Parts: sequence; C-alpha cells; structure tokens
Amino acid sequence: MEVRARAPGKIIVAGEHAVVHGSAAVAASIDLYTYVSLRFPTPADNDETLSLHLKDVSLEFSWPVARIKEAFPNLENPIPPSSCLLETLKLIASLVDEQNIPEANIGLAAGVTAFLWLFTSIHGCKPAKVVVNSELPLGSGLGSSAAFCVALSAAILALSDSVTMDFSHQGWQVFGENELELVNKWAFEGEKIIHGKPSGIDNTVSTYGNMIKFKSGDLTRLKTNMPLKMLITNTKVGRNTKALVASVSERTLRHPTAMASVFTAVDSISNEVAAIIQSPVSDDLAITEKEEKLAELMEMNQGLLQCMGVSHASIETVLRTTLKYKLSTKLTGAGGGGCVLTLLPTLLSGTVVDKVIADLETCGFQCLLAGIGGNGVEFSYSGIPDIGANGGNLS
Ligand SMILES: Nc1ncnc2c1ncn2[C@@H]1O[C@H](COP(=O)(O)OP(=O)(O)OP(=O)(O)O)[C@@H](O)[C@H]1O
Ligand SMILES: C[C@@](O)(CCO)CC(=O)[O-]
Ligand SMILES: [Mg+2]
Repeated sequence: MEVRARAPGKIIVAGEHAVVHGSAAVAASIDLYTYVSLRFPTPADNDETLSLHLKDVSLEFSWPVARIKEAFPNLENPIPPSSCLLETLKLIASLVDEQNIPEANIGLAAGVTAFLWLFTSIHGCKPAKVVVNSELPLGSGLGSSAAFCVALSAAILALSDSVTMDFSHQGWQVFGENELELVNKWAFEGEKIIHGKPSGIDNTVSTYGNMIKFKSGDLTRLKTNMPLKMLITNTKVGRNTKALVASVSERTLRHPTAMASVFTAVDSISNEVAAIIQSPVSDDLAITEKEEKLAELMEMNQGLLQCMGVSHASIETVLRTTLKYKLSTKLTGAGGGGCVLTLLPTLLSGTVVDKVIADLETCGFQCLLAGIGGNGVEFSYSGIPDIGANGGNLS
C-alpha cells in the first residue's frame, strides 16, 4: 500500500517580499510538480527504518526507528499543526547531522529537518519509505520548498487517521476542504523550518492551485478572466530564500518609514493586478489593454523589488534583453538570481517569442513556458489491499 502526492510550484505575479510585511501579493500555480511517495513496510519486509530518498540530489537518508525513539523520548503524536520548538529542532538537528549531508548540499538539511518534523508529528516513530522527486528547479524562486512541504504533508496525512481513505477512486484525487486546510497548515510549519519567516503564500497556492491573492494570512481565490502567458527564465544563479527574506527585514529595520512606503506601493500594485485579472473582457482590444496595464505594474513591482535589494545582475540582464522586444519582466519568488517572469502578450507572434528565448539562452539562461493556474495538491493510492472502500486504519 503506497500513497503518492504531487504539489505544484508557483509564480508570484506581484508582491513577493512585501507580502511577508503585510502587503497583498498575487500568485499562481504552474504545471510543474514535486512528487512524494510514501509506503509503510509490511511485517514480511522486516524493515525497521525510516528512509528518505531525495532523487533530485541523488541522496538517501535513513534512521533506525529505535534511534528516532531514543532522540525523541517524549514524542507526542499525532498532534495538530504546530511550530517545531527550538528544543525539538535541536533534537532533530542531531538526527540530521548524523547523516553527514555533503557540504555542497547543506541547504538540504532544512528540508530533511522539515520532513522529520512533519512525519514524526503525524506518525510518530514508525518505519516508512519516502521518495521525493521534482520537475521544479530547486531553490530558484518557483516554490520548490513549498511544493516539497505540501506534497510531503499530503502524502503523510493521506495515510493517517486524519483523512478518510477512499480506495474506490482511481488516479489523482483531491482532498476535501478541511483536509486541504490541514495539509496547508502542516506545509506552512515545514516552510517555517526552511524559510525562517514565510508569509504562507507559497504553500497556500501550492495547496489550492489556480490563482490567489494573499494578504496577512488571508486567502482570496481569484477567478481569472484573461489568458496569462509568461516566459519563465531561470538565471541559474543560486540563492536562498531564507537569507533574502532576512536581508529585506534588516533593511526594513534600518529604514522603517521608507520601506513602509515601498510595501504600501506594492500592496496597491497587487490589488490592481488582482482586479485586472478578474475583470471581465469583451474583446481582443480589452485583453490588450489589460496586458498593457499588467506589464506596467510588473515593471513598477520590479523597481520596488530593486529598492528592497533583492534584484541581481543576472536579473537585470534578463530585463535589458526582454526590453529590446518591448516586453516587461520582473523577478519571481525571492530574487537574488533564480527565476524571472516576462509577460507574453496574447498577440505576440511565436517568431518573436522564439527570438527572445534564443537571445536569453545565448546569455546562458534557461527558458521555460509553464502552464499557469492549474490544480493544487493531489494524491493517489496504489497497491490497495482488498478491504473495500473506506478501509479505515491501515497502521
Ligand atoms: N525536491 C526536493 N528535494 C529535496 N529538498 C528540496 C526539494 N525541493 C525543495 N527542497 C528544499 O527547499 C530548499 C529550497 O528552498 P528555497 O525556498 O530556498 O527555494 P524555492 O522554494 O525554490 O524558491 P522560492 O522560495 O523563492 O519560491 C532546498 O534547499 C531544500 O531544502
Ligand atoms: C520572498 C517571499 O515573499 C516569496 C518566496 O516565494 C517569501 C514568502 O512570502 O514567504
Ligand atoms: Mg521557498
């Protein structure tokens, strides 16, 4: 009996960073996913380990269940979604340290820590095999950390008593509203371990999919009324969301009044973006007008992200390159490198798109055209035992 879960990555159309400080932001899911499979061994397997295989980085970690019990003598489970206390983080860190993660992959330690917190909080010290793989570039602004946490939470919860298991359904299925909320809350706790101070927008859009407006923890699901086509350019410059979020907070401490104005301006931009995306369109002309407004708002948002100090020379190169074709570009996600968005108007010819891509690729960047605004998290069971629908507790 195995469960598979998949959670999408995302783009932020407006409002990254400012959203951490209470401004509105607009994000959409993209059709690139992180997949997690989870299986509990049968008694015949005689396997008493908890293992985590991270296929994207070709690393596998495992802990004898007895070792986890020893590290967590007072482990309570299952518990409702809650933050990992500093004391517990230290206990988990000792389990992660023992795995000798290569220095080059040290950013993974936070992800492995998040996994151990999510798994043990819901299942306790239980043997299991977990495998993760992703279509998303890791650490590049497309929400890989959130997709990782959402897919993990979904798989872990789908084999727990918190979810009513329906084995009659073949293929990908969606959670009910209460279950989605639970997945999202747990994923947010995982993001906290990876990011330090996430706003919650990335895990929320990965959980619910489509396009959302997000402000101070409040989600508004947007009804899009226009096709949105973006070119995503990966500068391939590595960066770390936790460090970039911290750098903006430090700048805010140094210049509170100026930064408050920047965040207010971003709030207005995001609200306007959300209104444009939702307003009805009558004809092509109306779409063109909306696209022109969106393009201008993206440029304004990019200027404000520069004010926050999260742009990068590679991002500026993408901006200059796309400007030659009169296209508007902004960074997406935490910036500092990573991925950049360019709005592709509906009437832009395929030949021009090809030229822009060729130009960007000559600079050493990687371009992709992802579908925007698809499904959120989904899961599926396989190797189902013959016990009928709603088989109950399989532990
Ligand atoms: N497929 C994966 N396998 C293992 N760890 C992952 C995976 N995806 C994400 N992670 C974890 O998330 C970290 C990257 O998160 P980070 O927030 O820096 O980037 P991002 O989420 O891609 O970008 P952004 O937050 O700007 O959207 C990795 O260092 C790792 O700890
Ligand atoms: C930079 C940030 O605003 C978006 C990262 O995708 C961080 C967050 O909101 O948690
Ligand atoms: Mg992230």
